[in-house]
Amino acid sequence: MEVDTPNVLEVRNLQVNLNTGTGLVSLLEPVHFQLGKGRVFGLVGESGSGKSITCKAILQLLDQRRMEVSGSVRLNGRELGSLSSEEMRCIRGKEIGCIMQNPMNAFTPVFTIGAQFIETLRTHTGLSKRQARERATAALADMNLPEPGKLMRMYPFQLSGGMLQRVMIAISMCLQPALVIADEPTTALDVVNQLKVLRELDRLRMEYGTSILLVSHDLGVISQMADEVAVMYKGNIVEQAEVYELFNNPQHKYTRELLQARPRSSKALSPL
Ligand SMILES: Nc1ncnc2c1ncn2[C@@H]1O[C@H](COP(=O)(O)OP(=O)(O)OP(=O)(O)O)[C@@H](O)[C@H]1O
Repeated sequence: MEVDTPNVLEVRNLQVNLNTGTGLVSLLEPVHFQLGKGRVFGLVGESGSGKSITCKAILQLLDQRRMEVSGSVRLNGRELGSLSSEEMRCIRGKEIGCIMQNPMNAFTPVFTIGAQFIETLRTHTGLSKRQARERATAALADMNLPEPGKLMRMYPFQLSGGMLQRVMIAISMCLQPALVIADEPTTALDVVNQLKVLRELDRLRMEYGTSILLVSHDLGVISQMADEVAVMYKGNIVEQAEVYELFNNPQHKYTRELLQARPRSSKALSPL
């Protein structure tokens, strides 16, 4: 018997307008997509096409005084638009993990990695300080980060971007959110660290069934990671398909241009 599994994320008619003071400018035309459990949905497109605006609208992180957001975002069937900002704060982190392009922004510079990891775990779980410390140290070790005990005592500026990204993934491993939004998680990294971060993201999906919304302008990254892809252009999704379909049989002119503009090294669909 086929079991009807609801989508983890359902985005319907999500639209964003910027209020300029003299009128409204559309930043995101109504977009629709959905994401099943353990699936990776790639958002691809050139700079300024609306990928980050889409993520921030889902997370309700846009400045409400300047941006008008409409449409529906459902997480496991629950409408996020009707939640209070306090409820949304709980959802971010616990139910939706965020991994952003510049991981330094996700950490407070004056507290150690350990203090911030423990605080995050304790905010979202009933763990004692000691239990949270043990969980955090184990998660860092699991992320193949060297000397996790020492790392817990270090400050964010003492870690590389790739290490900070893996700390963010370690936090998600502990909290096991239903959805992780990863906005250009590897853009600022060298090739070796890119691969490590992508591997760990993939493990998050495989081991915990986490669904991942993966934003990248890099088609190589998308081809390795995503099950389904939406191509964004000027605030619209112009094409959406399963990853092999999109790469082998692109329908939209812009998608074909994007594929042709790929550097040669990312043309091969290399497995992780
Ligand atoms: N805070 C903001 N205020 C005004 N306009 C903004 C703001 N953030 C983004 N925009 C505009 O919204 C549009 C979409 O931007 P967005 O950041 O979503 O692009 P993107 O596809 O994520 O690009 P990138 O890959 O460079 O991050 C752009 O025209 C951008 O200038």
